[in-house]
Amino acid sequence: MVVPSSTTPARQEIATAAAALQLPAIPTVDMSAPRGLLSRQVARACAEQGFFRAVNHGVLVPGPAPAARQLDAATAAFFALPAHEKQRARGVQGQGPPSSPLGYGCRTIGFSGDVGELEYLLLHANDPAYKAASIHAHDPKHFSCVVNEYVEAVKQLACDILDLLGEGLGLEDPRSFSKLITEPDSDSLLRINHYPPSCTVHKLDHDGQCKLKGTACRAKAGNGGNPTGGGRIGFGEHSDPQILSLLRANDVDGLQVLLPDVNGKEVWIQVPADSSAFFVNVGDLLQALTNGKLLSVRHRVIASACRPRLSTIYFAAPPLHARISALPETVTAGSPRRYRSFTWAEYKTTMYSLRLSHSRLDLFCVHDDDDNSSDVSKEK
Ligand SMILES: C=C1C[C@]23C[C@@]1(O)CC[C@H]2[C@@]12CC[C@H](O)[C@@](C)(C(=O)O1)[C@H]2[C@@H]3C(=O)O
Ligand SMILES: O=C(O)CCC(=O)C(=O)O
Ligand SMILES: [Fe+2]
Repeated sequence: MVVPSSTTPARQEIATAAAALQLPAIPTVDMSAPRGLLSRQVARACAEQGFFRAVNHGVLVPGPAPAARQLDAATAAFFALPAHEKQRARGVQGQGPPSSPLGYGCRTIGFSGDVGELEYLLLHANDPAYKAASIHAHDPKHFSCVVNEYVEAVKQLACDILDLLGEGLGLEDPRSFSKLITEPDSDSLLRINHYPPSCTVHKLDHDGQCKLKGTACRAKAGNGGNPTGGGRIGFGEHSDPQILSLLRANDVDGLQVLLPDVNGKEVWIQVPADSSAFFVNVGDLLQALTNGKLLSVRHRVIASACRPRLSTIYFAAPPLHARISALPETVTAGSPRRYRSFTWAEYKTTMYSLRLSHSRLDLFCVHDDDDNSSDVSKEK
């Protein structure tokens, strides 16, 4: 159900204040709602905001040691290691098809000069053993198992959401989206981001490679009239390139999404932290597959809390060779094809040549002077 946030008084107060200021609300979807209603609500949130908070999703079920809790414990322990030990988990640039910066990273994001006040682990969902010996020297096998268990659980939730979207959009095959991410050679990633507290000075390195320092109240977002309110850029403005992203974080704020207000002006909206929820966002590929009906939302992290933020994001992606073209049902005379067909490998290569904030899907737009008059039947 798309409802105003309501699980805690603080969240309710924020929702009320936002409504009074006529700020856009973050939709909350109760995943235990009846299916017909649920599919319409998921589709609506993804079409209007490209983003929603999923509650009652059943993934973090209480138990002796659920994968999420074990993963959080293992990654928090890794980030607490001395800098030189973490450096052992650094990936090799150029490794992976086509080069993804897998492994440990600190401040540097991608290959084009972007930086943020964070450190992270980037893992391939199909290769949980990569760098496990450096990440969890004590028991690498256990670490890989925990990653694998978490990936399986979150992939299931991603498939459920994609199937709901397929149903909500009335697709001929409602499983068209989920099929892409369940291929054995899918290119999905798991990212764990660790943002140090911003109120104290932190030097996480000693060798000049990686310095995370408290520089609170100085940074401004490179975003025109959208300053960061005194916080530092943890992870700069961007859209996620894949199909769907599922984010879970501890109870520390920082995530913001760019949404239109009542006058259509885009404003940064703070997403109140909720460690029991998954935050779901549409990626560029899903926008392309739906011919722009679902929106790949722009988001960022502003680090201004006095406690570290730990977030874990599953990026559901298709295999590299998958061809991405708008599904035929989404292309009509009134809504002609917006993007040319491309493979995920081609998109990935393009995105790694660009800065984080680039609106890269625009490069794949079909131009007015391109002949797309008979497009409803083209490029299936
Ligand atoms: C600068 C970049 C980092 C990024 C690849 C890119 O060229 C543009 C997209 C970035 C992003 C955002 C979502 C994920 O965190 C990520 C792993 C992804 O697939 O695309 C990162 C990339 C990255 O950090 O390598
Ligand atoms: O760490 C977060 O909370 C969000 C980071 C993010 O957007 C990303 O890694 O793509
Ligand atoms: Fe992101």
